[in-house]
Amino acid sequence: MSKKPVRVAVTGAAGQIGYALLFRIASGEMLGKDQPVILQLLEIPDEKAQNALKGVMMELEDCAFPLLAGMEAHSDPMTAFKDTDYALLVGARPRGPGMERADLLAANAQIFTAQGKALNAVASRNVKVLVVGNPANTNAYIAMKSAPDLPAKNFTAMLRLDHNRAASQIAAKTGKAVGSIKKLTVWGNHSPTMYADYRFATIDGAAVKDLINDQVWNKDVFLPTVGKRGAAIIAARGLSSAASAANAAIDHMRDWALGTNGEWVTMGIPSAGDYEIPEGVMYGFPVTCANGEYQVVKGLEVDAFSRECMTKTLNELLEEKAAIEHLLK
Ligand SMILES: NC(=O)C1=CN([C@@H]2O[C@H](COP(=O)(O)OP(=O)(O)OC[C@H]3O[C@@H](n4cnc5c(N)ncnc54)[C@H](O)[C@@H]3O)[C@@H](O)[C@H]2O)C=CC1
Ligand SMILES: O=C([O-])CC(=O)C(=O)O
Repeated sequence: MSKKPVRVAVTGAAGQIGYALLFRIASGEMLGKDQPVILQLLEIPDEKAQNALKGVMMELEDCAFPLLAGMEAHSDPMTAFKDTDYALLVGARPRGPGMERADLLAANAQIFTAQGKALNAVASRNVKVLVVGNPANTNAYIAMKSAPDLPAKNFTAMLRLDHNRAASQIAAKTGKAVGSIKKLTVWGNHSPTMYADYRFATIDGAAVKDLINDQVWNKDVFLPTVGKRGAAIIAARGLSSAASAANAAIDHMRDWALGTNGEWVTMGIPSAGDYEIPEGVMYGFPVTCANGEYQVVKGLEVDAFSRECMTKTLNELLEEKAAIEHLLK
């Protein structure tokens, strides 16, 4: 018997990432080739954006995806999130000319407060939320805090692009296949302060840190390359990463929903206090997923260099949190 369709809400659906994301969700790459989906698409109430969304929906129709059981266009999160099982919050306010970081945080705080409240009011009680729109960790924190009737653990931020970038850099450095890299993680904020950590990583059973054996490369090449990859792509493309971001969003949701078979992935999740990260901070951790739940990988050693890196990215998150806390009252 065929499965009952699930509802997937996507915000910023007419944007760059939306265009690289929706077709893959509708083709079953996110939730499985046997799982029908209903897409509930949200764009701003602006004629140009709504028209662009219509165009994307026409193209989705023209793909004749067998798993696409329905599709709706919305301009209000209260209708877009109705009964939704999955919510990918991609739409966010980009940084404009002369805008300071604090202005960006405040503009996005408004969006994610309203969207968190709407999820709280109308989404499925088991909704799985992934925030992609930047600053992703703090936006996810705001949405979570604005949805007190939903479990906090249902709110996550996207660190998977950083994870995938780190894996590719390690594959290039070692000459090994990217798919053979296990036990990699990225701690902290989706920003240049993130700490990509291959101390526990293995390739075909061998320790990556022994294969590389170069702490200078780690500190002076690997970490800055992964941390500044978003900016490097903007410099090269004139636009921020989109297909790779959509791909990471698919990876994140697929693994959360369908499981990782014991393998580690990185998710930004509200800290439960592990690794001395204060409770509630939306922080990248190594996790495994099974039965629709994630579990933090426990008991990893934190050496002095790692603690320094983990604290630096934590402090940035605490600063972002302090800058928006008054807006959550
Ligand atoms: N976490 C991550 O790893 C990554 C995050 N990003 C972030 O993802 C976000 C989206 O990127 P793009 O698709 O390239 O941007 P884009 O500008 O092409 O599209 C964003 C879309 O969101 C819509 N939007 C804005 N506010 C909205 C709201 N309140 N409700 C619904 N829709 C809204 C806009 O109308 C626009 O169509 C940006 O914040 C970007 O910085 C991008 C790459 C990686
Ligand atoms: O850097 C940006 O603006 C987009 C982004 O988050 C990334 O590519 O990691």
